[in-house]
Amino acid sequence: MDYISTRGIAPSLDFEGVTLAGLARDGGLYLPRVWPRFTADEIAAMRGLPYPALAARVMQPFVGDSLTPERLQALCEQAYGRFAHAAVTPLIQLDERHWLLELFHGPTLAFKDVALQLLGLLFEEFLGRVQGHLTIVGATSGDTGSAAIGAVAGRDGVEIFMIHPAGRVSEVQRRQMTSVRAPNVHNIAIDGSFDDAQAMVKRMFGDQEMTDRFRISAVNSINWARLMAQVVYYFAAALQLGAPDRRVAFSVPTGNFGDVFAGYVAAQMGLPVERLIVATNVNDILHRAVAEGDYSAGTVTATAAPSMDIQVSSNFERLLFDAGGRDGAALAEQMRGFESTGAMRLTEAQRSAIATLFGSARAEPADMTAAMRWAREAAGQAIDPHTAIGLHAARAADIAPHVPVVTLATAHPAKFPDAVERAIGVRPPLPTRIGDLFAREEHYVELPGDYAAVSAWIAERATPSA
Ligand SMILES: Cc1ncc(COP(=O)(O)O)c(C=O)c1O
Ligand SMILES: N[C@@H](CCOP(=O)(O)O)C(=O)O
Repeated sequence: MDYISTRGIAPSLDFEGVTLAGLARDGGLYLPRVWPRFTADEIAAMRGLPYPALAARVMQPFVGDSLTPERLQALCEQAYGRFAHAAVTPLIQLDERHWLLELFHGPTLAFKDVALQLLGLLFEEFLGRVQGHLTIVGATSGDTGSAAIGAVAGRDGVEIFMIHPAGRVSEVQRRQMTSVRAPNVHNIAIDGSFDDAQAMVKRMFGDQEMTDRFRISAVNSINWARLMAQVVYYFAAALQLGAPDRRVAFSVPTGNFGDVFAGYVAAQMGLPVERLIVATNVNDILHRAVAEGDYSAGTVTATAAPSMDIQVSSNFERLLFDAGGRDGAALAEQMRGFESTGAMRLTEAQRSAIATLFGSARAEPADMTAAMRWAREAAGQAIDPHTAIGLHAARAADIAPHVPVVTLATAHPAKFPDAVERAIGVRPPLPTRIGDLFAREEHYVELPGDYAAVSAWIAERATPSA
């Protein structure tokens, strides 16, 4: 499979190349030159496959010659063997039409593990071939950080610098990142928001002083391999609910637009997706973009769903590129406008293409609390604040009654114990495998929200590529 950049200038790469590159050199994001497509019979033949085998089947067209089918399946078995539930991403029924897709049974209790457990193995596999040292630079609003650190801590040939906004992640999230003791793990707390952290990461890919010395890569969903692995659970859920003979809708708590874009990819591959509902909190740029064509970033507001406190959503660029007819030059111009003014109008072509599949909703804090209470009272489920935002949007959506609606449960409620307790009066306990989290020592540095300070700190500690 051949990958192209959304901004049309960077050279095309194969799967191994995009996995190691992370962001394209022209500042764009890689995506497949064409969407691979399964027939209905091919999708029907996936029914009943164990998760690792399904993952290998769904991802093989994207991986192409970079891995043999046997090797890909072996890596999937290794990655998903570390999950605490045999189904990997179990589907839970809430009432006659609403379902929860639990994506938090991985080692760090959030959906990021589904992709990052595999990405850690892919880095190891591909680095073995190119004989280099990889410097991963990432930004996190809470969950990517620990999942990425968990995937690469202690591995040879790779180191990770993870930047989070100081004071804007939950204490459990912070401790999960900062209590990992490994020489290749570095945590940086900056004075700023997730958007500031993400902007620094993207800037580093274009900073020649850094890229000349270090082989920089990404673990955020700007890295195509992250999204690819997230496509699989849309297939897993839809197959259980009757696909390809039945259409299924998904409601996705959304921040950086990676998770819901993976659902879009599943639809392009032939999965019968009725609707993708983009659920946001009050940081609602994506809701405004889908509903009104207005993509303009406001100030980030801190909420009880901190992982979605994002106003610049990296992967939206991939959708704009695809929905706008894949014109790299036009998209680059549109993104330059957004980067200089912080605002952008979607074109009519983009808006109408997006409207065929996407809906959206913004949840106020009271909506989130009400959804947490409903899940508790109607189905006995304690859900986390992010999932609650998705569930609120799912229940509010105007979707034909015969279509099942799956809300993606993106984090374990124990990652946000204060918010859960405030809403339902029950404090979810940490699973025993991380029960000693509050006894562990933390290690992180606090830096100003300033690119020069952060890049200099990283440059002093990173390992040159050759
Ligand atoms: C728990 C949780 N829910 C939802 C999201 C939003 O997902 P995405 O950034 O893929 O839109 C995140 C962060 O990515 C998260 O950590
Ligand atoms: N919510 C995320 C933000 C980064 O998103 P990513 O999917 O691009 O890694 C987080 O928890 O860090």
